[in-house]
Amino acid sequence: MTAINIQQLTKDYGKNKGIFDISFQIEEGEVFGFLGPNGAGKTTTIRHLLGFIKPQSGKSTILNLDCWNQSKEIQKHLGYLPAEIAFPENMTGTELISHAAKMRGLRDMTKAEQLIGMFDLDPSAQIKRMSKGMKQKVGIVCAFMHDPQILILDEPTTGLDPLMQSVFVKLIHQEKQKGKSILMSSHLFEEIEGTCDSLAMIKQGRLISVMNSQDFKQFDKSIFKITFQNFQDFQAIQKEGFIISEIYKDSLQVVIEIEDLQINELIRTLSKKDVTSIREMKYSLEDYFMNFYKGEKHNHV
Ligand SMILES: Nc1ncnc2c1ncn2[C@@H]1O[C@H](COP(=O)(O)OP(=O)(O)OP(=O)(O)O)[C@@H](O)[C@H]1O
Repeated sequence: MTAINIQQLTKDYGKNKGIFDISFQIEEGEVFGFLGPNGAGKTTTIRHLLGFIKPQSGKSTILNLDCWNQSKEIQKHLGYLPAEIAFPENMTGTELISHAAKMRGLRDMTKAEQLIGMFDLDPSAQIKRMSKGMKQKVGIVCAFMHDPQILILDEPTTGLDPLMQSVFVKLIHQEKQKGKSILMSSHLFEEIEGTCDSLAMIKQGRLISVMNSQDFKQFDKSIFKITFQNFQDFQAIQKEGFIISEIYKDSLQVVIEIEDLQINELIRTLSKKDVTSIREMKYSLEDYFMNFYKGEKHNHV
């Protein structure tokens, strides 16, 4: 079953701001990354899913329930972590977690306690005295503690240190194994590459790319920076039919992009030349993303 379905969703704030004709689906058990630069429309899309915004046109559903008309019913199955958490400051973390549990009618706090341990959180502090990362951890506990079927996480690792980011990635893998459907907006490409089955990229309110795990395989691509000992070999490599993305004449260096299957061909060719050094740079989703936003080539979709 489709867990989240967004169909031609549009909210025009004027001056080309808002979201326009957004469509994508997230299946049950799928982890879906939502990537885009600041102001691209990620939060606006997510706020529609939460039932906070009425669509101008198009619609979105979660578990076949309409996000605008049936948001109360959806809430029972949903965990939400907002990008900017506005907590009541005069509470401790423990009070807030208990309050959130009570609002949901949740009595079993086993999962909340597990999450507190996993993220090494001391929730007894006053929220107003908590660091950004601590508040984020409280938000994570509140989003996951009732074991929801659907999770919507807006920039979930904001404020978390690298160790805690890796704990978070572990949590996402655990939830995925349990069959949860997760929508996660992020700027952290490694996180998306390492956790998501599919992703959508949004720019200026419009989807520019939707990829599934098959498309991810295109990133089984490597980039090598090769330095030659002499000008002849440096010139000759440029005529061998490889994709050369950069040339540095002064240092006799070229940057070659190859599919992983071409590696033997490259080694054979280089074995006949005088090479000073070979340095591998993995072609990552980040390269793809940055190139896309710079409007450069590498459009693999
Ligand atoms: N209520 C509103 N009225 C007018 N414009 C709005 C409103 N809400 C959002 N916008 C504009 O819509 C665009 C999309 O904003 P949105 O917050 O969805 O982006 P985002 O991708 O979540 O960005 P960020 O990564 O910075 O959080 C922005 O230009 C924003 O200024």
